[in-house]
Amino acid sequence: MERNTGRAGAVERDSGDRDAGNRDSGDRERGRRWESGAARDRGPRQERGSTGDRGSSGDRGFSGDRRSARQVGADRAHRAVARGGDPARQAAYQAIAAVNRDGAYANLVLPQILREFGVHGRDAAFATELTYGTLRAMGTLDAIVAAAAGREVDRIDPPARDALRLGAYQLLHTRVPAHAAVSTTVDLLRSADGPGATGFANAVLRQIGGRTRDEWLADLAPARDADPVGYLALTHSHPQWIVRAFEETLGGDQEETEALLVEDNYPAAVHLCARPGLVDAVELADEVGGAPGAFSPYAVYLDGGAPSELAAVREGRAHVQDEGSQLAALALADAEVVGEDTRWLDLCAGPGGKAALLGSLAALRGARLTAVEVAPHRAELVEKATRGLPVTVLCADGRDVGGPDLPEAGFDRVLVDAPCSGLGALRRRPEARWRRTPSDLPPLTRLQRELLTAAIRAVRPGGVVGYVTCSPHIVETQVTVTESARRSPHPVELLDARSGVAAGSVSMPGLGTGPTVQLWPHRHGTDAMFIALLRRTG
Ligand SMILES: C[S@@+](CC[C@H](N)C(=O)[O-])C[C@H]1O[C@@H](n2cnc3c(N)ncnc32)[C@H](O)[C@@H]1O
Repeated sequence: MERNTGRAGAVERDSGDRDAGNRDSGDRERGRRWESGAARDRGPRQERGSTGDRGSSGDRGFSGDRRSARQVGADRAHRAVARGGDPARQAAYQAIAAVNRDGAYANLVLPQILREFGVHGRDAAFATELTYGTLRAMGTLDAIVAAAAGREVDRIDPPARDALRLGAYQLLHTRVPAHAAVSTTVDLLRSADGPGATGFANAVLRQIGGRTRDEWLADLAPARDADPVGYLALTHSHPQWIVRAFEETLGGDQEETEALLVEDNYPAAVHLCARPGLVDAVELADEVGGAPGAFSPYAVYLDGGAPSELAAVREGRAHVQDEGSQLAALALADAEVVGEDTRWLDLCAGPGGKAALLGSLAALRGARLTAVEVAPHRAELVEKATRGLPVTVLCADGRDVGGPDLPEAGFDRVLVDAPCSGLGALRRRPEARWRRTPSDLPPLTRLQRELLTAAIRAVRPGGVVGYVTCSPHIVETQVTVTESARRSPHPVELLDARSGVAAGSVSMPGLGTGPTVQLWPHRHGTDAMFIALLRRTG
């Protein structure tokens, strides 16, 4: 890997490894399969779910030295389990606490906690369902907990608050019998926090369990006609600003917006990308017991399991990648370019999913990919992901076009898979909807425009730039493209991205009127990827 420290000020925290959830959780099936064994009294009902509390940081056991605080929490949980506690629920409770009180990411912290607790198999699936489900549904759950407790959730002590969320989730979203949901939650709280709040928790949970979720919502949600956004937000557990943003992109169609919100509350399926030239999607599907994808010629849908353990993934014949991400890379790779077509550039490459697919195609077509990533550890991931492919990894700021490594007008195809809010991948990151705020958007859109402008400078006249985000928010998509094109020092024209996206499939519905493409979880089963193709014309 070549390093070019270049400009400082990377926006690593906003990078959004959007396939991380795909890679790390794979929990749609786990969520479905946990009903039996140690979890015999449980069963999924449905996951529906609004506005939300982001939890507070710095609570007892999680403030100060994070590692030792986490260790304290884990030790306490170990003791509780040793006293006969329920390891799956203990693991879920610890994971929810780490997310809400310590700013952890569920997809990273939960596997670690499951390992620490020695939770496997169906119990791990149950713990995953409880953790992800509770975090996704937190907006709705908090409104119900607050109503039952007679006070806002931020006035409930954090240990009791997280336990109540977990208990309420079981009562309202699963087939866990009410008595089991209440007593295990009270036990959990007692073992984590002592007897102090157990009476309170017991009373609140009994009240919650006295009504169905629909009955609670009928009482708490605003009337749909009077306040559609408030209704959708509370009913489907999304912040109102996100509901508004989705609705705007969907042209004000509330039914579709609702379908999207519903889909966001289900775990995303795991998709593999069969690397071109190394394995065919049909062969790979046979090998891994999956099914070839509907739209990308390289996609394979997995039926649960742990993708990192598959031989094809370990051997580098396939990698985990949402089908929408594959389509975005393919749209760029298949756009018509006249003349030389050997110099490809990925300006925001980490962790390397699209670079791996583009690098595989480059190998077949006699091209070479330069993959730029500003964050050193993510540049290392790109190296790993593209080993053996004709790819040069540069640890540099993609805005610094003009030097010998990133010459002006030096590339035939350029991908800008821009850092974004990640609102298109809420299925994968259960806590993301509560962490993101509208104030994240201005710095992100500034960076997106700078990167897209740099890409237009890096591509030669006649070459093509692909601008991609995993967010359907209009300011990150249409507005960024329009503004960057308007201010570009070089003229550009928008190409119709629909043909590139749909090239490998018999027919792909719901691509709109072009020339840009917006994919959707509820329409296409993919993350909500946005794709624009721009040709430099002078
Ligand atoms: C959405 S992710 C890219 C995902 C990647 N294309 C893939 O398919 O795996 C955006 C990436 O851009 C990187 N990034 C952010 N600012 C950058 C900059 N100024 N120059 C280059 N990379 C940057 C982030 O660190 C992050 O890894």
